[in-house]
Amino acid sequence: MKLHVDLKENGYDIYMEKGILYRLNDHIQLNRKVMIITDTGVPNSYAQTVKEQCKEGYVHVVEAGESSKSMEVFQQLCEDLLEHNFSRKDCVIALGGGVVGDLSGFVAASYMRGIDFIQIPTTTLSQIDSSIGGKVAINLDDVKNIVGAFYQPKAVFIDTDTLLTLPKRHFYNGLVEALKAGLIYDEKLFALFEEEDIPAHLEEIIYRALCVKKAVVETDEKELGLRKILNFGHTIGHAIESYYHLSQYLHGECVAMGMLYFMSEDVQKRVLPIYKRMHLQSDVPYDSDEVFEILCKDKKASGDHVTVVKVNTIGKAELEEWKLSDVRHILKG
Ligand SMILES: NC(=O)c1ccc[n+]([C@@H]2O[C@H](COP(=O)([O-])OP(=O)(O)OC[C@H]3O[C@@H](n4cnc5c(N)ncnc54)[C@H](O)[C@@H]3O)[C@@H](O)[C@H]2O)c1
Ligand SMILES: O=C(O)C(=O)C[C@@H](O)[C@H](O)[C@H](O)COP(=O)(O)O
Ligand SMILES: [Zn+2]
Repeated sequence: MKLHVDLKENGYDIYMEKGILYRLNDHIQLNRKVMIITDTGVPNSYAQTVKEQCKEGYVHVVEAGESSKSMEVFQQLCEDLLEHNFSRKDCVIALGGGVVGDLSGFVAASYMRGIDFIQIPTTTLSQIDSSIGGKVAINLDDVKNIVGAFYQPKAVFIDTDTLLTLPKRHFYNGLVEALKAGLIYDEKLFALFEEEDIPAHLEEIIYRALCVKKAVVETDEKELGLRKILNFGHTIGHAIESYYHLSQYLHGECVAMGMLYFMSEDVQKRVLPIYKRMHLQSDVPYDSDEVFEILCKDKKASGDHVTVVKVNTIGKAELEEWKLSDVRHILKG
């Protein structure tokens, strides 16, 4: 299956096919220097499979986890490209989850002011969400994605067979972004989460979530308006993630908690049983003043206002301007 992300400039194809990891050469030119960036949790055999298809492939392995989305690791990667004399004709491949994707994309966007970048996502989260749309970033002082760029990949290769090795916690963590996509844009996608066996619908869930993201990004690539709906649950979600120093709860888990604050009671009644089946928590303890302080750095905040995303009807998101003091109010419960 192939989808095309149709952008004014920098459009690209998303290939979704079992085993495509072994057939990259059929679709892209690997007859050049290629830096394959992956992490310690991604099975090494995936990187070797990609390397074997490159004329001159290098593998750079970073530590697994959010801490690798840092200035320090960013610098190490740029230095590695420089040491190997990478030129503007060469390319970077992100092989892994959203951490590797966000980090590698920012490296590719910055090195020589931009070299080719290819996404090979291997987690549910990266196959559903982070590998497309071109948001690339690192964190600074526990503030999420605060230094980054919009930088679209040249192609995205989704091999759902790679998910067979993904731990269960990460599997459900990633599915939260698809549940989000259903809540904001696609009622039928949401309904798949109400089925008895969620994993049985995995391929359709990924496909439909990709279609939501594609449609939104095609309309508003740089998040001037509509794209803000993809941030549903993230204002409080990111703040909880940061409050726990980006190490205790995963991104999707925090987004799941964040979304609950911005949906109607009726919607919540349908969402909570789904969370239970996905082994997600609906809240965790935190100091609301500290979370509020972090939240004020949200990219959708300006002055004393913030744009929030609300879901009162499944499949339909609404953008509202709130005073930051109103967000403080709901955090206090
Ligand atoms: N750019 C975007 O649009 C966007 C969208 C959503 C989330 N994000 C970002 O993505 C990040 C989260 O991504 P994630 O959930 O993929 O986390 P992750 O990249 O940390 O990957 C999760 C874990 O799975 C391991 N792993 C990856 N592939 C595997 C495989 N096939 N088999 C076994 N283990 C595997 C990794 O080593 C890691 O330990 C966050 O930093 C979040 O902010 C970005
Ligand atoms: O692609 C988007 O746009 C999103 O908002 C997708 C989110 O799931 C993702 O977590 C994104 O990285 C958050 O963006 P940010 O601008 O709040 O850092
Ligand atoms: Zn997200």
